[in-house]
Amino acid sequence: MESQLRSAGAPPATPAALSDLNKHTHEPIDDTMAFEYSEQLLTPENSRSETSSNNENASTEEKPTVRRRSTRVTRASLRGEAQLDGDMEIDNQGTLSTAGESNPAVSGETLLDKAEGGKRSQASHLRHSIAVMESWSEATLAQGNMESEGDHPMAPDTPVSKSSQELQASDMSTSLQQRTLRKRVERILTEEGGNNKGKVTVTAKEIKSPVRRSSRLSLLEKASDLVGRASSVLGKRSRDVMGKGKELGRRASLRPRITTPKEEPAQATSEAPPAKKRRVSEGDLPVKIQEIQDAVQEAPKPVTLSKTKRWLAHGLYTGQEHTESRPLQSRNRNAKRRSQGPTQRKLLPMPMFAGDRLLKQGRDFQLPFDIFSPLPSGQPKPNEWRKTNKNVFVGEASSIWRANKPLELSKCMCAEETGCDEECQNRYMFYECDDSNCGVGPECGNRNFEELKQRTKAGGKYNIGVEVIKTEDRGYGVRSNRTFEPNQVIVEYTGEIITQAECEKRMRTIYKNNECYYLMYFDQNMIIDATRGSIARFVNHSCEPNCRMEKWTVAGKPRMALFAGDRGIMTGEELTYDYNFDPYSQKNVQQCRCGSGRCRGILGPRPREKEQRSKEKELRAENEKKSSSKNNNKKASITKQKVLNGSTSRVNKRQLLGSKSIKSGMKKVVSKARASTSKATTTSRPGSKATVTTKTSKTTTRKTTATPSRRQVKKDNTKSKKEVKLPKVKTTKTKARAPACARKPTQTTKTQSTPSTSKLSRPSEKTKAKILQAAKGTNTRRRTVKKEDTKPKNPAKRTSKAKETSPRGKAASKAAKSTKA
Ligand SMILES: C[S@@+](CC[C@H](N)C(=O)[O-])C[C@H]1O[C@@H](n2cnc3c(N)ncnc32)[C@H](O)[C@@H]1O
Repeated sequence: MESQLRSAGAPPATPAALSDLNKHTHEPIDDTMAFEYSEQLLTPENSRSETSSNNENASTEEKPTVRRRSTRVTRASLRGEAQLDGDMEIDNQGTLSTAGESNPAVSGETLLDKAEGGKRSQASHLRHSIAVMESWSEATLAQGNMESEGDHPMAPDTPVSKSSQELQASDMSTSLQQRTLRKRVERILTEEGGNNKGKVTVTAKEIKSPVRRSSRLSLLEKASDLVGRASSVLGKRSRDVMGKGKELGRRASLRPRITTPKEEPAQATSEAPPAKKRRVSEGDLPVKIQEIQDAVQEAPKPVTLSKTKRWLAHGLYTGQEHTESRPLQSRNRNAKRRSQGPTQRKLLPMPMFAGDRLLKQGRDFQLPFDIFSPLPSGQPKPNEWRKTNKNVFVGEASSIWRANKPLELSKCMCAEETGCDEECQNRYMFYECDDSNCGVGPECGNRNFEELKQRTKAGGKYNIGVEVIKTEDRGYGVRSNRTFEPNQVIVEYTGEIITQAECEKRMRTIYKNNECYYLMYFDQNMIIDATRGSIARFVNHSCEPNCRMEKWTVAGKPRMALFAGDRGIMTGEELTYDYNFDPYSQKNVQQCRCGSGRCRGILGPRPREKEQRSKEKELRAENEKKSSSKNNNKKASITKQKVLNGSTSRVNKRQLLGSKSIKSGMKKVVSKARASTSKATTTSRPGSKATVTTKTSKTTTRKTTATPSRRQVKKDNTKSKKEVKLPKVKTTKTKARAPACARKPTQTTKTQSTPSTSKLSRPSEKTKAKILQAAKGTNTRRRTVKKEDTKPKNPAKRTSKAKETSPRGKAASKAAKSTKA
């Protein structure tokens, strides 16, 4: 309607109206115009080509109405034009003749030829301008199309398919712009035609004026403006097509923006305005990625400078020099400083930089106490270790043990007030107290295995307290992961209890090729084989040990356990005890690698002890012969010998003593103790370490006595030593008993101060009373023996001279002589 009214009432074409062309072209193009450009002039072919494959249905549905409307508008506008001029051709579709599209120059001529004579001058101008304009626009657009083919920067940006994009790029750019220009020109002509209807003469004269040339130029300018306008109306894509030649340069200039982020703003402001953001299409991505990669490669790596702390320029600590070294405290250094000249605030150095210094330099520290510290996981584990935490009697061992089962238990005589302290008789005899033999109750201090049981029951690494380690040169070992008090029980030595015969059999067969043996004399000529046993089997030997192995009788059964030495055990210490290894053969001699200062060099007794041991062996052999001749009962003689040399159980000892008088029994056992004590004094060293040495020597003494008994058994078995490779039996059997010997001298110190009523001095009246009381009881002999035997409780306190001169030492030597006799 708007176009109809405008065409109907259009004024005739006048120069003034022509001059208004510029005004018209610069008018903002409203929606109606835009509609006209985009929809009105489209042919069915073009409209079809513009629709994408995606919205084809939608576009086909809308086409009829749009076409009808555009037809109506065009017809209305052309009707008014036809009324005026009758020179405009209208095709069947109502659109302008396509001749103009195919040949713009021809169409312009056609239009101008049909114009009236009054309008000829103006038409000629127009003809020229249109021809120039169209040829120029076509050339420009053709160039743009040529360039846009293949790499249209915005082509993949649209959601339209590729084919439709190409068509849009070509068709829209050409047809729309041409038609838009023509439409504008036609409209201007229409308007001018209307205005000039009554003023043809005037306008013709004016047109013939010299202004003609300038008007042509102005028309060219206007045409170029129109082209620019049209391109702005056509949209982004067309603008890109048209201005690609220019844009390429500008896009290239955008690249450095990524590479130099810091300098970019300055360059951007100086060279070109910031480019409008546009969507990144898929086609652009590879190019963009490549650009970014290039930029990253080209971009200089940022230099990371460590931030230096800036100290305050005001306040309490102002003026101090920042130094990472500790403040100079000594006088000399201060004097040196003073000599260097006046500095700032040297009088009272403030702890301004102390924290900084501490953070940078660090500080070593040590925990003030030893704490529970188990090894981290992933330690090497022994492969062939079958674990058992209880003694298992194998074969005849159980029947033998049952036959020799003690008929009576050691009755503890300790009072509740004192508890079972060091003077407890059961303790002396290595009998553990329990509710059946001790009435002290929880205050009893002689329940080591019970304590161990409770600890094991509670479980956990702390309660167990030991763990296997891999040593450098001694295979596996055992270390503590907590502290142990002096003489505290650590771990029980358990395994299979076997007879001698079984042991030798295993040595010939199963352990034939073994390098390590876990055999130890146990009790009643039986051996404990810890090949299948507890963790204690991994405890290594040391000539200067921190633990000792002891055999105790618990509820009538012998048990062995590792106890802490007199120094106690610290966290992380490797546990060791003295094997007192008796190799029996030079083949079995092993080099000791304990690393202690008093290392004997081999896993065996000291040379001097060895000599003593050999002498004792000879003596014992003589005694055996004598006793065997006197006593036809061989078994009885062997048992007696066992008791005398201390290698058998206390049960047998009691049995033997029971057959004789108490006094004679006491004499024999005590004489042995004295003899060992005298030996110990010869090897003891002054100082606290002497305790360990004395114990060791005593252990050795007992050990030597144990050897013949084993040999005796072998004789009984009629097997020679050469035939059977004897195990590297740890004579810890005797060693286990060594602490018993070691405790005896401790009492000696006490007895020395008290007057002795017999050959053996006694620690106190209390002990004396106990012994007398015990002599009346059922286990009189044992207790008496124990009392006699446990007197030298703390040999370390005694000097060798005192031992030699003491009445106890004399008695011991006499007893030894009598024993030998
Ligand atoms: C009862 S095992 C001890 C555990 C053994 N280290 C292991 O890996 O199974 C005894 C053997 O350990 C070795 N051994 C123990 N203490 C030693 C020491 N001080 N020097 C050298 N070897 C030692 C010897 O081979 C010995 O026969």
